Amino acid sequence: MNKKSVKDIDVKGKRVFCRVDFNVPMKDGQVTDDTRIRAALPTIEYLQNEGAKVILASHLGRPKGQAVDELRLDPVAKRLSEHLGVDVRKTNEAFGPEVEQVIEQMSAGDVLLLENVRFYPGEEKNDAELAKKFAALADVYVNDAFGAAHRAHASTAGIAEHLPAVAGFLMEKEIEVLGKALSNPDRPFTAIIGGAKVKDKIGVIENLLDKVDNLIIGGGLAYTFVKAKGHEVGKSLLEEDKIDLATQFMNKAKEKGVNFYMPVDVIVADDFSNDANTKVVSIEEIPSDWEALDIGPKTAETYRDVILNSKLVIWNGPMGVFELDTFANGTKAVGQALADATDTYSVIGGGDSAAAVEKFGLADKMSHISTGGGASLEFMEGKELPGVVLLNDK
Ligand SMILES: Nc1ncnc2c1ncn2[C@@H]1O[C@H](COP(=O)(O)OP(=O)(O)OP(=O)(O)O)[C@@H](O)[C@H]1O
Ligand SMILES: O=C(O)[C@H](O)COP(=O)(O)O
Repeated sequence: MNKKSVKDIDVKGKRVFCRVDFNVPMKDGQVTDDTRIRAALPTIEYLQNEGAKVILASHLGRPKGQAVDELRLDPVAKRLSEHLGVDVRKTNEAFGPEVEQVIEQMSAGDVLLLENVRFYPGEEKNDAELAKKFAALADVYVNDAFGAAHRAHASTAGIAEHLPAVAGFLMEKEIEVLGKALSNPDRPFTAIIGGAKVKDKIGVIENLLDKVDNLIIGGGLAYTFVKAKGHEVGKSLLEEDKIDLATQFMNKAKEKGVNFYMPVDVIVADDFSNDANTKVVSIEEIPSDWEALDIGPKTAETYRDVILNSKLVIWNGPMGVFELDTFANGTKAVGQALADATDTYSVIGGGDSAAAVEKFGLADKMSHISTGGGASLEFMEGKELPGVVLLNDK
């Protein structure tokens, strides 16, 4: 990456405003998955060891510019304290006199977590005044919030205009891994695109078609392709207005010599539930009143072979409704193939695919699991990320 990182500047004794993505799942006031907190530890610990005063900022949820008690960051501060083995202070505001006073009392190596930055309407508007208020708290800005790097907000973008601005280690790693995959991939390079909607993946498919050797399609979005091939899809997910686009993608794959894989068999169900009646059918035989909720065993086997013969695989989006055990096998099979492909560099593009490998206990077998859902998707679309663009060049 051609952006400066924390290693390129002196942070000793400095007040460092470090934007992290602590937008973690919570239930009953408890953090239920702390992956994103753990992923930020290397940067935080580095800053502590270098003698910086570490001022952390994050959003949590979508409070729409006002304080929402359930979205306060206190449980996150608690979990972070446990990981760091030190007491992380937490303020009830993200700027202002109370915060300034706390920062004044900080010693080198202390860690402070500000309140949810989305409690202020200016955050998501990238308001210049709010960005200045954040900047006034610190001497240096570090952005380690890859998961929020696709958002041009006051704490992810605007603030970088007012302070020396560098990337944290997580940001650097994410950009490096995903960037290398897109610019200089080991081959054969395979992309596996699943999830619910074609609409959400158009940009990714378009961009990847120029780069990959194999494109594998699964999940709910596959049925628009099945329909484009001229087959009936019953009650399966279908985006009528994207059928032509699906055809274009398949034609483009052919023109470019990209091997295009879509399901040949599927699991259909008479109900969207674990207790539904199910059967395996070929894609030519989806019954009109059933819906396809997972890829079938033949498809999973083919996908496995492609994965095992790839040097690099990027995976975004589940193959079926993996949240329901009855329809989890296809997603699990893809995860297992990636785990078994020890010569293959596997990149999981965040969001639901990351949740899936976690659920199946395969997470530690993946080469890289992105902490960004939307951010990794936009990166894979080839878009510039506002949270990265404004960081200082090397
Ligand atoms: N055949 C299917 N029918 C209906 N829903 C499906 C099917 N296959 C997958 N899904 C659903 O798609 C959802 C995931 O879609 P989404 O597009 O959000 O995935 P994603 O790209 O991994 O998400 P993110 O944007 O968080 O990275 C899952 O909840 C899953 O149950
Ligand atoms: O969870 C995410 O993808 C990031 O934290 C960004 O959250 P947002 O979609 O609410 O901006």
